Amino acid sequence: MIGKLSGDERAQELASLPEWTLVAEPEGIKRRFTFSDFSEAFGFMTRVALLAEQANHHPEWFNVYNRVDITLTTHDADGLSRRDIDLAKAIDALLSA
Ligand SMILES: C[C@H](O)[C@H](O)[C@H]1CNC2=NC(N)=NC(=O)C2=N1
Repeated sequence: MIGKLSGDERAQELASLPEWTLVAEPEGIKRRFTFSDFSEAFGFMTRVALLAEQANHHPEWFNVYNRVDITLTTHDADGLSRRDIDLAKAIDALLSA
């Protein structure tokens, strides 16, 4: 059973994810990605989907045209867990891949 990060852990981990914003209700982290067109955005979403499946940890996301908003929260923990941090880092790594 995965647990929520403590306040200290959360602050420490978020320091390494400067592009992500802490959100509440549900507690999680959010980032907006903007691409050149829909095709680029959807290709990114496809790669994120494969990461999510590998991690068995899935994003809450919204896409319109070239914009993808991703929120990561852990439903089983009702808040932010290490799985969210790890997936956010893996997603950010796609941008430089
Ligand atoms: C049964 C399965 O392991 C769970 O439903 C997984 C799947 N993906 C998940 N994704 C997210 N974001 N939170 C979860 O708690 C979660 N749980």
